[in-house]
Amino acid sequence: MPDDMARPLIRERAGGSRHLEASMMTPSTLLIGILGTGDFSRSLARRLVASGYQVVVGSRTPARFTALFPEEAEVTSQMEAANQADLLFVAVYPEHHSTLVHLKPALAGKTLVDVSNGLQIKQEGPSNAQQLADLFPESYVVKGFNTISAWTLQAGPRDGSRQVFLCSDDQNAKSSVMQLCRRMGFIPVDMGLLSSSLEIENLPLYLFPSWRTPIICALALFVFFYLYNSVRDVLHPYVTAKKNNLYKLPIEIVNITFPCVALVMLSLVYLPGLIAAFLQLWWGTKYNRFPNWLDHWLIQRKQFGLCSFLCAVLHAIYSLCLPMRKSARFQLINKAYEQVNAGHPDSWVGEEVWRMELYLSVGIMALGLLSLLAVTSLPSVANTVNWREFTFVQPQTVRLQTPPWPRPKSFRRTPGKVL
Ligand SMILES: NC(=O)C1=CN([C@@H]2O[C@H](COP(=O)(O)OP(=O)(O)OC[C@H]3O[C@@H](n4cnc5c(N)ncnc54)[C@H](OP(=O)(O)O)[C@@H]3O)[C@@H](O)[C@H]2O)C=CC1
Ligand SMILES: [Cu+2]
Repeated sequence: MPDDMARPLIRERAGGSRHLEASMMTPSTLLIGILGTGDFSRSLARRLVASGYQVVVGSRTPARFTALFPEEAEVTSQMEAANQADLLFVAVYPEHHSTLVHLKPALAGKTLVDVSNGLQIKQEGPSNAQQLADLFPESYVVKGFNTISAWTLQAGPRDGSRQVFLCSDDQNAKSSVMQLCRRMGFIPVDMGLLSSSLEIENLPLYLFPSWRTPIICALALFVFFYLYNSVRDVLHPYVTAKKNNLYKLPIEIVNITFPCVALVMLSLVYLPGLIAAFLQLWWGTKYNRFPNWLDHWLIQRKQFGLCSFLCAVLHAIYSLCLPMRKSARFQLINKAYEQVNAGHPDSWVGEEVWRMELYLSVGIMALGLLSLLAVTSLPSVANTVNWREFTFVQPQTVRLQTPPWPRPKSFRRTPGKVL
């Protein structure tokens, strides 16, 4: 049905709005430079070209890397790129920033975006961006894009990490990078002056920042309840009645421990809200700052809730698998009975029960983790679907601002243009 496919879903209205949209889609004539030809540079060049920018890449050995870049991007020497571009990304490791000093005159008055990351968390400056600013005092350094991986740049900002944290001492330079960010489909987050660059550089180095406390909490609760339940259901019957319940350790005790942890974690989701409300009533105002510990706790409620949910899911899976274990036990006991009947009093069943319990608990754990993975990957899958195809209102279009730079009819490269 080629005709059906060619027809637009929404018929255009007579008058203005289409004209506005068309004008915003025209590629900007701002020439963006990238220094370096590594992974980051290649992905960035692709993204910039796809967003309608002219791109010039500066390399020490341009001939070697031309084939790796999109046709629309020009790969040339570092000096040439520095001369031509209006705004430059420095996609070079910070150790090599100093090798760029010969470009100083060409970069004077231009915006440099430092995308570098540190190797370890630094508590004290100077940050890479501040060092770059010291190297190029006549350029305007903006820190940003370091939290975006080369992969995300290439794939387009469809998954979760759409925020780009930016900071700079120069407001104009920062806002031009913010505009560029928006055009590439990312969400710029203004982090203030260049002194925040240390914080931005540290960001990708924190592993699951708001998950640490909830996970430690869940693990500690698990250990506590596991020990408590083992003492109650295994040790106590053994001491008082010489009853051997050791077989309960891998599955049954784990299964009654999960709901205990889930319930306590769930209460930890609601508790900070209650404490906050109580504090506000006590103070008689909502304009006081909460103590730091409460602030952190409030922020981590989602993670506490998800940990609680995980425990509940594992409990459900364990409970569903229990009948499986019962039937296996029944078969084993049957075998033992047959063996004893046949005159083999030293039956091997005890060992077999242990092995079965072990296999079952490992299997169930794997099943739980797999289902958790499936649940957590759902949002990314949902994000890759282009919802805009299904909705009539296109919020992106409404929010787009007019192109930041004037678009002369014939494009001319003006060397050394100041933004
Ligand atoms: N890869 C990623 O996902 C991300 C990377 N970053 C940051 O981007 C920057 C670049 O990373 P990436 O592209 O992965 O690194 P690569 O090692 O892939 O590329 C670095 C590039 O730097 C250029 N370069 C310039 N001068 C030198 C020199 N003296 N010695 C060595 N290389 C030099 C080289 O290009 P040429 O030979 O053409 O001059 C080289 O291709 C880093 O600061 C990194 O922290 C930030 C976020 C994500
Ligand atoms: Cu239950």
